Formats: sequence, structure tokens, C-alpha cells
Amino acid sequence: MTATRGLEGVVATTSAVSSIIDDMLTYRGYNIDDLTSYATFEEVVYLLWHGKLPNEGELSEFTRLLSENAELPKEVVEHFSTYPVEKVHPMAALRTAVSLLGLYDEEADSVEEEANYRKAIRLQAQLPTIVTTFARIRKGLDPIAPKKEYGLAKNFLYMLNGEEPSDIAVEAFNKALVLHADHELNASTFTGRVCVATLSDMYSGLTAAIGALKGPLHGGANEAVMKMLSDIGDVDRVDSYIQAKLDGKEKIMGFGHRVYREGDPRAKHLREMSRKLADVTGEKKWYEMSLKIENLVTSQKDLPPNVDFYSASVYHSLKIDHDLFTPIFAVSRVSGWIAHILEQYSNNRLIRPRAEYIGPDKQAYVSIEDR
Ligand SMILES: CC(=O)SCCNC(=O)CCNC(=O)[C@H](O)C(C)(C)COP(=O)(O)OP(=O)(O)OC[C@H]1O[C@@H](n2cnc3c(N)ncnc32)[C@H](O)[C@@H]1OP(=O)(O)O
Ligand SMILES: O=C([O-])CC(=O)C(=O)O
Repeated sequence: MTATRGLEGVVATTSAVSSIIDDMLTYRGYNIDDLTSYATFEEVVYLLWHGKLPNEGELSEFTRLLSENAELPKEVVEHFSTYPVEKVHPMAALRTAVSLLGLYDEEADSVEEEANYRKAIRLQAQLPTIVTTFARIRKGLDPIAPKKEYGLAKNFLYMLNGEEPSDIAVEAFNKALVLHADHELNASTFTGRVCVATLSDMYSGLTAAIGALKGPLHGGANEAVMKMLSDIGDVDRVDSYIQAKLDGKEKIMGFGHRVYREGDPRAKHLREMSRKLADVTGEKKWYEMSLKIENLVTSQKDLPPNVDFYSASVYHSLKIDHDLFTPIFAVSRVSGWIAHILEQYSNNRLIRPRAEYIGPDKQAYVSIEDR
């Protein structure tokens, strides 16, 4: 038995949810370039869960279900007030709240197909409310209830800030949600699938997935990119800062990918959105710094930007707190996690690989007084 470090190149399951072939990303066979240009996030969630795009009636029923299920049990909201909010990262709050939600769902432990679909709707609807509610409570502000007539992207920004967002903000946020929705067998999705393959419940699978997304080598990279941009602070400082990192063989956050070789096809959409928002806000330095970093890193190393790189300046331009960037990733990715969890249940087999043992051998037991 020989181990493959980080399971690189190992094909661990079949899946019909999304594919990455020759650097092209598709959801259920639809190129993300088309979905990003034309689809709402709700259409994409429906596509991921049902395997087909909804017609008008199906979409309006689906949207109605999502907006009717967005409210949180009052116990979950009250729980936020008990957190040491100034120390709690919103990703930890989200992970805890999703686990807590399971305590108040009578269907939590059922793995029956229809109950799982009802939970899927509730969870997709409630994650945006968790993130925006926590974001307000930690600032001493009252939570804002979602508006039934708003789509998910608009509602998120509305619940966060309490004012109607601009059309360009909604467009940018919707595109970001579409682009983050699914990504084959990434670390958090794999984690969620491993968990439910024991026939554990959906809340456990999603709590595990959120934990995996939180790390800076995965979803946590978007916040780390913003920290890097803030540390650099000015376009003139990009060269010296990045060069020092490259010379010191340090990682540049938002670059590189386990699967893509030529580049992440999502990055160009976020780059363009970052440029547009910079024009609208007039605060161009975040986009300009990002562009300069990209040029420098790609000219010196064969490392194109990934999805996390330009999402940072996009969310910053939307005036979103930096530690909410990764929770926003989860608000979108929960759609993909659920699609994979449902697929796992529908054709389940326990996931249990082997380890190549490299520890000591043939040890003689020594009694405690002789050690
Ligand atoms: C949504 C997402 O999860 S997208 C990924 C988000 N994560 C990041 O942006 C963090 C920065 N990037 C990385 O750490 C990596 O590129 C990962 C984690 C995404 C992929 O990692 P792996 O496939 O395991 O590649 P690994 O870390 O082994 O890197 C291979 C080589 O490229 C280098 N490299 C990879 N990424 C970077 C980077 N961002 N900056 C500088 N060098 C890098 C490594 O140092 C290594 O070089 P070496 O062979 O000379 O030692
Ligand atoms: O696929 C991966 O390894 C990480 C990634 O880009 C994602 O989850 O969107």
C-alpha cells in the first residue's frame, strides 16, 4: 500500500453534480460562464438539486419555499447573544449555529428522501439569515427580517445593512453566489460526504463541511487575501511586498489550485466584477493592487489566481466586513454540499480509505515503572 499525499489525483467517487474537465467547470453539464452571465442563484440551486433548470412555475414555487423558510428558531437567535462576540469568528458562529439548528428540527435525524429535501430547503434558506443576524447582533444592532419579495442575493445584502442594495451590488453578489455554488470533490464537500456516508444526518454533514471550508487553504483564503491587500495598502507597495513573499517561498493567498493548471475559470468573472465595482465606488486601489499582484505572481510563477482572489476586492467594494467573506462562501456552497449529500445518500457506501503505516514496528511492551 502506498499513500498518495493529500489524495492528489485520487478519484474517490462518481458524481453527476459538477465537473472540472480541461479547466472547464460545469454544473450538471452547464458551463459556469453561461450560468454566471444569465442565471439567478436560485435557478442554480434548483439545477444542482434537481439536475435540470427550472421552468418559470418551478422557479417561482422554489423561490417561495426558500423565502418562507428563511426565519430562524428564536432559540438560535438568542444563543448568539451568549457568544463572546468580540472574539468569535463568524465562521465559528455559523458552524455552531448550523449544529444548533439541528436541535430544533424534528426531522433532523431522518435520512428519508422527502425529509432530507425539506431540510435542504430550510438550511439553504436559513444560512443567509444566520450570517446576517450574527453580523448585526455582534454590533449591537437588531436583526432584520428577510423580505419575501426579494431574491436571495438581494435579501442577504438587505438583511446585512438594512437598506435596499443597488442593482450593481445585487448583480455582483448574485454572480459571486453562482460562482461559489459547487466545485466537484473539494475538501469541504468531501468532508460532508464522508460524514453522511456513515448514515449520519444532514446537520452533521454540513457542520463538518463548514469546519473544512473555514481553513485558509480552502474557503478561508478569501479573508486572507483581503488581509494581504490591507497589509500592502497601496499600489506602490505591491512589488516589494509580493517579491519578498516569493523570495521567502511564502504562499500568496488566492493563488494556486489542486486541480486547475491553466487557471480557475471563475476568477475572470470576479476580476471583471471587481473592476466594475471599482468604477462605481471610485475607490480603485483594491482592484488595481489585485491586478498588479496577479501580473507579478503569474509572470514569476506558474500560479494563476483562484476563485478566492478577486472575490476579496468584490466583497470589500460591497462594504462587507472582511470576516464575513468566508461565511458568504458557505451561504453559496451549502447548495453544492446539499446536492452532494443527497447524491451520497441515494447511492451510499461507507467511505473508509486505508493508511500506509510508517510508524515503529515490533515494539516490546515496557511496564510503567521501567519507562
Ligand atoms: C476555494 C478554494 O479552496 S481555492 C484555494 C484557496 N487557497 C489559497 O488560495 C491558498 C494558497 N494556495 C495554496 O495554498 C495551494 O495552491 C492550494 C492549497 C490551493 C493547492 O495546494 P496543493 O495542490 O497541495 O499544492 P502545494 O501546496 O503542494 O503547492 C505546490 C507547489 O506550488 C507552490 N504554491 C502553491 N500555491 C502557492 C501560492 N499560493 N503561493 C506560492 N506558492 C504556491 C508551493 O509552494 C509548492 O511549491 P514547491 O513544489 O516548490 O514546494
Ligand atoms: O476545488 C477545490 O479544491 C477548491 C475550490 O476551488 C472550491 O472549493 O471552490
